[in-house]
Amino acid sequence: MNERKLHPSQNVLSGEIEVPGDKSISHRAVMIGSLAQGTTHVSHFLDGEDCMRTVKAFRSMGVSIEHKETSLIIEGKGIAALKEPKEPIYFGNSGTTARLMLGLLAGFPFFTTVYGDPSLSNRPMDRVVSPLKQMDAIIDGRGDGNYLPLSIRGKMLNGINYALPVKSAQVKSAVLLAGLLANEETKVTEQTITRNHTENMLKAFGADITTDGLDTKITNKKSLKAIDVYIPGDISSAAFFLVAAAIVPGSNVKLKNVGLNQTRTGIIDVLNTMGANMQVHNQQVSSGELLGDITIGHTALHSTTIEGEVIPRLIDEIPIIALLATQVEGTTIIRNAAELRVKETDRIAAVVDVLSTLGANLEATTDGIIIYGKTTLTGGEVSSYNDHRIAMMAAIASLVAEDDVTIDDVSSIAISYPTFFDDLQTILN
Ligand SMILES: O=C(O)C1=C[C@@H](OP(=O)(O)O)[C@@H](O)[C@H](O)C1
Ligand SMILES: C=C(OP(=O)(O)O)C(=O)O
Repeated sequence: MNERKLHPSQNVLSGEIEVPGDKSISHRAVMIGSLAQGTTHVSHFLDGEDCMRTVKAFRSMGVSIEHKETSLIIEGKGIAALKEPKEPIYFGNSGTTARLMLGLLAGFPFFTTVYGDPSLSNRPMDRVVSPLKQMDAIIDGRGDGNYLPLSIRGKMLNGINYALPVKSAQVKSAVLLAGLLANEETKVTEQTITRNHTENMLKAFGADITTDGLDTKITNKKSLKAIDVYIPGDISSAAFFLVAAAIVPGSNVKLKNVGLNQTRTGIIDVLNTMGANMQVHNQQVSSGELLGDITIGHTALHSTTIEGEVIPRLIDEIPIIALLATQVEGTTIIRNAAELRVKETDRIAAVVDVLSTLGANLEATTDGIIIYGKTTLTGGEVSSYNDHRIAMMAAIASLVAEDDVTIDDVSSIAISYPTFFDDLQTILN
């Protein structure tokens, strides 16, 4: 247990931060770089626990991946060079590793067993196993293949025409990655746009993939070509400081080189709707991904309703947005977000528990949260639920709380943002 007691802060937030690389893009760089021919150099890689699970998975299949701080050198020799791992592969807490790797392992010509920590072992895998089985994959495990541990007997897959029943980039990506290895075209159709980093990364490595509105088609191209990848800062990590600067009076913070892919910028839209004092500058494109700097200062904000197509564009930011909503005038309604119930923990229940313990006024609905602002946060002892995003939300809440906030265990923060407390310290003045 790594308990952390945070005292009420008298400080404003000012200065600059460059948040670590994007978690979703880091996973994809490792996966696709490992399949390509040649040397892929990855810079500004997120070496948090989740992305290191993906690195270790490919190392166990014979890929040489050198890791130094935030750089990777991946020596890809193509799919044919991958070897059957000798041991079961451990995915830890990482849903993205599990779901995307299932798509790949289903098409690799060998046998694997995969498992995860207690949280991951409770998260549904049928959403990827079911379309993969329709592609002829051989996967078995608990709950008819719905829960880790799973075993996969890889083989040549058939293409599929798949309409996604869940608004999930992980499911879309698993089917596309399986499609990369299949013997005919695969097409996925989304209900609404979800993050498109798999498509962008595959395109950058030369895959035969096209997107038209909600449809994406991929065909097996025998060889992908290694490239150099710079990973933009993770907007899901930047979100904690965007909200901190917005709610702590007197603050003004610049976040540099943050990923601004439109499939991820729902939090920017929400902050703008609430009346935030925020600007985006220095926009540029790197390895197919838009990035730029964001400056944000404190100002009085008002409530809003968050629903529909924006939800997948800010799904991981909902805990910190809920904290934001406790500090703005009016009632904020978040709906259509039932997916939160199957994340690292049930994030609807966790957010309501943590913030109400700290004195906020909010309630859970089946698919969201209603937050009645504006409330003064007191302080108290809260659980992180071993969920990195809940732990970081509670830490940011302490900046506006009147008393100490004690978080039972902050070790999960290393999943997505190992330097979170150091970075926070650099802007507390
Ligand atoms: O594809 C990805 O990298 C991710 C997709 C989202 O999950 P879902 O696809 O389950 O919505 C998100 O919550 C997760 O943190 C990362
Ligand atoms: C849900 C998350 O990740 P994953 O699904 O990869 O565990 C997250 O990072 O908030």
